[in-house]
Amino acid sequence: MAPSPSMDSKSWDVISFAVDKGHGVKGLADLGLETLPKQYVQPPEEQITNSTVVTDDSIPVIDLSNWTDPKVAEQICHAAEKWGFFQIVNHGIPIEVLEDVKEATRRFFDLPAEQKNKHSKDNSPTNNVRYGTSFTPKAEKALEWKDFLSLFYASDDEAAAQWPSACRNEALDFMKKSEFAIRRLMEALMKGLNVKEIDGTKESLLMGSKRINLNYYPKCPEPELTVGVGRHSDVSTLTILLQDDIGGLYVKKLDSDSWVHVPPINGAIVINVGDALQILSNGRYKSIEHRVIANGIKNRISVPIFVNPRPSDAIGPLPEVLEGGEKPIYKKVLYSDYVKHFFRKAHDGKETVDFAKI
Ligand SMILES: CC(C)(COP(=O)(O)OP(=O)(O)OC[C@H]1O[C@@H](n2cnc3c(N)ncnc32)[C@H](O)[C@@H]1OP(=O)(O)O)[C@@H](O)C(=O)NCCC(=O)NCCSC(=O)/C=C/c1ccc(O)c(O)c1
Ligand SMILES: O=C(O)CCC(=O)C(=O)O
Ligand SMILES: [Fe+2]
Repeated sequence: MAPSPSMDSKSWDVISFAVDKGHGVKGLADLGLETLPKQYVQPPEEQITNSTVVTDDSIPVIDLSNWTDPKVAEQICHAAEKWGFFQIVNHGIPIEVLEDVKEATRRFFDLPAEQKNKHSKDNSPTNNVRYGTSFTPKAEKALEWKDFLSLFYASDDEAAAQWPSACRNEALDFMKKSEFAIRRLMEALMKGLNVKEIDGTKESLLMGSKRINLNYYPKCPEPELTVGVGRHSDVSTLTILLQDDIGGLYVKKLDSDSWVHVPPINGAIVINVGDALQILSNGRYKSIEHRVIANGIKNRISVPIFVNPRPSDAIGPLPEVLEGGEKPIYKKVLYSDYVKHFFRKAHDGKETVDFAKI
């Protein structure tokens, strides 16, 4: 039966429509549903209205105009230790590049479902391009109100051949134009760990592979009952996140049960430490839980670049970090095993990193 706005989700197959046929939550939103389908209702403890949100504190905003100032490196390391999250301004990525990739994201998600679904796990000719909805629908008890296109970068030629033309050039440009900032951030962070030089081995561990996701969070009926993205930490070394001006990303404060909002700042980029860097730094830099609320009034987009080790790298605490006799708290794990473990289960806060705990 074709769905209509007044229908309740018992009388038609929401999963078949949104997940299997590729309409996504954008398809559900476009129907003008008045109630949230039950498949999206999160347990009360995951609904963000039931958490403590504090407004008297916020993640640092770091001005990168003067890269060479040692104080800037100190601010970066301090933010990575105490918050695991910060925003950067004057980072050198041109504003047009940011605007263009946001526009390209809207263009991709505005395509008809049949076109987007050519890139689904079942239909895509390559594993490097994946259109989907929620996070891992098969493993989730309740779905998340988000559609995504995930693009793993293998080479320019591969991207030219496989990435969807609606967003390919803009996504690639954002990845390339952020390289300088990523390297400077890594250099600062390595200085804080007593790593003098990023040689070939470190280069691979810190930034050997990249994935860019285009996230689309359409307007949602009864948004307080669901989430855009559930509590999780990223599996990357660093994530470079572009968000639009809607807001809705919340970050957990270290050693507390409170959450703080990440306010959109025009032209700024959000940076967060991922699990791989937490492991490499033996827990010095923190990969912090975060989540995104659903919005009842507006559509929202975000574009994270996940900077990662290579899948074939073994990750564990760096020798420089353990030099002074510090005890390793993580063992060496193959990065592709770590990522598979992450993708196999629903978002579950900080549980993934236990996979690497000694
Ligand atoms: C990721 C792996 C290990 C998967 O390999 P493979 O064994 O071929 O598994 P697969 O059959 O393609 O996928 C396994 C499951 O993971 C899920 N999955 C795979 N890729 C993705 C993706 N990009 N987005 C969401 N789920 C995915 C699927 O749901 C699969 O489950 P199912 O559909 O079979 O039930 C492989 O592709 C690889 O080595 N890739 C290179 C390294 C890499 O990409 N690392 C990830 C870096 S960080 C990163 O990608 C972060 C993503 C993310 C997304 C949404 C969030 O909300 C979020 O917080 C984070
Ligand atoms: O949309 C956002 O602001 C964050 C998304 C996110 O956490 C992710 O894709 O890993
Ligand atoms: Fe994330």
